[in-house]
Amino acid sequence: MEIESEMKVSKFKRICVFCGSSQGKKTSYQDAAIELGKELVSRNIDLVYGGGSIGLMGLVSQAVHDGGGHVIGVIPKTLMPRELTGETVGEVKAVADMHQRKAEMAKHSDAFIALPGGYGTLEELLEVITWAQLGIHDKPVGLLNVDGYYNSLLSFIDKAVEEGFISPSARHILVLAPTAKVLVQKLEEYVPCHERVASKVSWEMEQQLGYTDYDISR
Ligand SMILES: C/C(=C\CNc1ncnc2c1ncn2[C@@H]1O[C@H](COP(=O)(O)O)[C@@H](O)[C@H]1O)CO
Repeated sequence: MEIESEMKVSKFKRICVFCGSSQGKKTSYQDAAIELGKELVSRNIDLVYGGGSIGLMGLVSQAVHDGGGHVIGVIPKTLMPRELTGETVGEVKAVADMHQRKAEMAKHSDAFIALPGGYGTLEELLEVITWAQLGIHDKPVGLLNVDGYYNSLLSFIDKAVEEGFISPSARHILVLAPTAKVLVQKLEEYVPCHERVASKVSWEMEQQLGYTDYDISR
């Protein structure tokens, strides 16, 4: 009989978590953040997040740190004072601004997960979905729909598909689950199947070349 070892093997080295800088009103949101942190530790996956110790961000990072996992907080210099976002456990990467923070978080991660959150979380989540749709990356994007928190967002996305603003294949960029265990397993098995506007190679080329002023009158 084969004995399952404690540490599961993952294809991900690092996962980026987007989540509330507040804790939310239900304890289920807080429990989900801690459970996700433990799940990452059990699979030996490092956490990349926005830094600090406030809200669900603090809970998930503390859970990874307490479990012996590696935490990388990517934090803009403006948000670094402890009074603003609290202490970051683990490694801190200081960046110039919010734009650079998102680019760094994306670059250093193999997948993304959104827990419940507000504007910041939504913006980060929608951006990585948009980048996947364009073909900038092909990393899996997961949504932890704790207690149906994101049901109305998901209904809106369905409406956008129905009305012809999101293609049915792009609807499947977002991987959904109600618990961390199920979600991480689904992300491990995820195979991108949506059409991409341009290849990843073209985007990497664009980045290497930097911004160019094109004369559109020619
Ligand atoms: C808005 C408030 C404090 C802002 N402090 C933040 N500290 C660290 N990271 C932040 C902060 N605000 C936004 N972020 C990023 O967006 C996500 C959380 O935003 P949300 O609006 O709370 O969902 C998170 O993933 C961070 O990367 C005062 O409460």
